[in-house]
Parts: sequence; structure tokens; C-alpha cells
Amino acid sequence: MNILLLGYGKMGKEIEKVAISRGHQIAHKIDLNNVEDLHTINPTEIDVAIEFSGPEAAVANLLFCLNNNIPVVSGSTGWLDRKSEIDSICLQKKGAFFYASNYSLGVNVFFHVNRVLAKVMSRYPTYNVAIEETHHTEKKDAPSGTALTLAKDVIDHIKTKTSWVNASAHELSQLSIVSKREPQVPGTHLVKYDSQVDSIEIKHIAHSREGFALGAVVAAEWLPRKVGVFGMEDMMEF
Ligand SMILES: NC(=O)C1=CN([C@@H]2O[C@H](COP(=O)(O)OP(=O)(O)OC[C@H]3O[C@@H](n4cnc5c(N)ncnc54)[C@H](OP(=O)(O)O)[C@@H]3O)[C@@H](O)[C@H]2O)C=CC1
Ligand SMILES: O=C(O)C1=N[C@H](C(=O)O)C[C@H](O)C1
Repeated sequence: MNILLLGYGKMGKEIEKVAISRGHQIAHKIDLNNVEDLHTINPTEIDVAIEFSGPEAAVANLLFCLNNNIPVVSGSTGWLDRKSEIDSICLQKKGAFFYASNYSLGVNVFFHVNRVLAKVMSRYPTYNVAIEETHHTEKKDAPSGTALTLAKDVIDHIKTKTSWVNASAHELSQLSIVSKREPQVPGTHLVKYDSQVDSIEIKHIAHSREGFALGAVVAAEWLPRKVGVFGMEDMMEF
């Protein structure tokens, strides 16, 4: 496939390696310093775009793809207040849009375990649940997109939690998401249920960015010729 890379930072570079190793070509790499080149590309030569340009650039890049009929796989976080708008535009234009807050296979298994655990723990109100995420110091958004996905699934099941707060919660109705920033950490997520007598924890630790990049490239291989809005649940089975 001919891939358009939107965002050539830490993830863009990792995706390039994985894509080439799977026999694909990178047709164009668009970053902040050559963003004007986007308007010189021929959309008909692109099979799929992979967008990891970050919270501020994601929406404009996604609109570019949808307006030019380019199927697009997006991993940027921190812009999801506009996701329903992008979904609607995609459906209206009969385009193809794939989004995941986390493309790693392991994290998507972890999401499934989180939902199962939350369902079980909903019967044991003596436990208080909290989320913690740790990432590298260059990360622009907090909480992480992955932590927000985990939080949504907890809130859907644990009736005492009605909203999340990006701090240690002071009220029982708030789900605490604590964000830590430490050098070089690719991404660690912890969901913890605490009672007076014991604790139950589930944790996912990414050892590198390779798993995120592989998932994004596999989604890019899956997406072309489909119409609609998709996520990992459409591609993976549990
Ligand atoms: N869904 C998932 O599995 C994962 C998601 N992510 C998310 O992906 C995003 C990118 O992460 P990461 O690669 O670590 O971040 P980086 O900051 O390393 O890379 C983003 C790149 O996009 C560039 N950029 C800025 N504006 C534009 C623009 N208008 N068009 C194209 N490129 C632009 C930046 O340039 P400059 O540096 O000059 O500003 C930078 O090189 C983040 O939102 C992150 O949370 C990360 C890992 C996994
Ligand atoms: O910015 C990152 O690095 C990551 N971002 C994603 C998120 O916000 O959840 C996924 C992964 O944790 C790495």
C-alpha cells in the first residue's frame, strides 16, 4: 500500500519502520515543518493515511483526508471533544475513518479485562476504584486517551462513579485519574480497586512504541474499501 503519514514524530517514525517491514511504501511524510506539502499530494495515489500528529493538528488533518476521499487511521489523543463531528462528516461523505485511543493488542485485551472486572466489582461497593497513567514528559495531553477509555468503561459499570477528575478525587462520585509524567515512559496504565482489607490491581506496561505502531499499520491494512467509522472492536475478536 501507499501510505500518507500525517505526523512524523515519535509514532510517525515507528509506524514508518513497521509499515516498510510489512512491505508498504511511505508516499509522503507530513510534519509541522512541511505541512504546506499536503496540498501538493495527489490523493488518488494514496491507499490510506495514518494520522499521529497530536491534539492540535488532528482535526485539520482528518478533515483533509475525508474531504479528499482518503481512508484514514487516527491515533492522536486530546481532540475527542470533536470526534462526533468527524464521525458525522465521514458518514456524510461515505468515507472511511478508524480511531483507537490505543492500538496495542495488549491494551485492547486490557480494555476487555477492565470491562469484565468493573462488571464484577459493581457488586462489591466496599472497594473504591481509581486509575493511574504514566507517560513520557513530552506528552501534550492529560489524562491519556487510554485512561479516558478505561474511565468510561468503569463509569458505565460502577454506579457510584458518575464522572472523572484528573486528580486525586475528593468525592466518592468522582473517579480519580492521576497522570504522572516521567522521562522515556512509553505508556503505563493501572486500574486499582481498594478496600480497607485488600487491593485488586490490573496494569498494562508498554515496553516500547512498537505495539502501538503495529496495531495502527494492521488497521491501515484492514480499512481501505470499507465505508464508515470503525474502531478496534470491529477488527479484533474477544
Ligand atoms: N492511539 C495510540 O495507540 C497512540 C496514540 N498516541 C498519540 O499520538 C499523538 C502523537 O504522538 P507522538 O508521535 O508521541 O507525538 P510527537 O510530538 O512525537 O509527534 C507528533 C508530530 O506531529 C507533528 N505535527 C504538528 N503539527 C502537525 C501538522 N499540522 N501536520 C502534521 N504533523 C504535525 C509534530 O511536529 P512538531 O514536533 O514540530 O510540533 C510532531 O513531529 C499523540 O496525541 C499521542 O497521544 C501515541 C502513541 C500511541
Ligand atoms: O502520547 C503517548 O505516548 C501515548 N498516547 C496514547 C494515550 O494518550 O493513551 C497511547 C499510549 O499510551 C501512548
